Amino acid sequence: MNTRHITISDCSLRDGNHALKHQLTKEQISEYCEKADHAGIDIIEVGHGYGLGASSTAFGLAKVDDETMLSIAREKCVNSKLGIHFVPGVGKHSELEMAMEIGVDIFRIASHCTEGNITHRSIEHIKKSGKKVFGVLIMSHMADAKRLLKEATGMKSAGADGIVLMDSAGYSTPDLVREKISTLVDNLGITIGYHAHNNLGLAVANSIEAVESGASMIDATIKGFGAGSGNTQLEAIVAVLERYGFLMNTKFKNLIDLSIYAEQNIISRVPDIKAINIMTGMHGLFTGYGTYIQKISSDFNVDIFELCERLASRKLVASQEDIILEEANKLAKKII
Ligand SMILES: C[C@H](O)CC(=O)C(=O)O
Repeated sequence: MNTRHITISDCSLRDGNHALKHQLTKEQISEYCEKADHAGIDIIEVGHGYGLGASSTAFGLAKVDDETMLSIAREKCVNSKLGIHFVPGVGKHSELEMAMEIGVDIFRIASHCTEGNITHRSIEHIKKSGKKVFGVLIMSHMADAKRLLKEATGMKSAGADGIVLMDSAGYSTPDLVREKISTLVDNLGITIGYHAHNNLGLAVANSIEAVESGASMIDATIKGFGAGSGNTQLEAIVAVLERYGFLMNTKFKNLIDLSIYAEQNIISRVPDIKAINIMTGMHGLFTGYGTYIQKISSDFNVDIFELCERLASRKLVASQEDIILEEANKLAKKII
């Protein structure tokens, strides 16, 4: 019998916002938060898909501004903690201040997996304000366990209460998850979380592997609703963890209404795994790039698999759409 407690962090209203091109409405945020709170979800993350302060022509304009989204969610999160995702440089310090004033409980400060030092100032500041703060390493497949530990150690020294690894490309397999999560668990002595994407159909399996390797916080979304082929399905991970005997504040049976509500009122397209999602996953490309790569390969009339290979060799990270254009153009002109 497992006696470990697993914290469920529901990012349907943040990662799911990618799937809606950041067009979540006030009503959807309010209704979902109320139901998720009743269902016993520990943390409800809310905001633009790319995080606080990201609403822009570059990242996509959100329907509802950050302050309004967070204020609505704050009112409905009675027992659940309210969380935000923040990438320094995408969002500004003043936006963190605004989130603190509204009463956000959980601050997740993120960077590309090799650039953890850019998060330190924000982590230190939030920690001093007495809030819970996590360091988040995005695109974690692009660094080995030793490098992730170095970045995570820096975040811990800055004051992080925990570290979350994001498999932003849905590239990882359970063996990789095991090695990376257990390295962090064995060496850091703070909460370790895991955030999966389902490009290779492994999000639930990888999340289970993360828990078995010592992670105690799992990100999940209702019906797997998120960027690209989506995330770890909340209902499925809770059902499996329950069967394994892990302790959680929510139960599968509490999620049935939430799942039906989201399917009928929020989810425009239940995520599936298209060939393009597998292609970006195999090549370790940010899962949110799938639709864009498909469009550009068609606009330039180039082979999509070859384009993905070129992008992988450029070690593309998030927010580098210009390189997709550049490589498609070169491929069309047969420039190596
Ligand atoms: C900004 C990204 O959408 C964060 C995330 O969920 C991921 O990298 O995965």
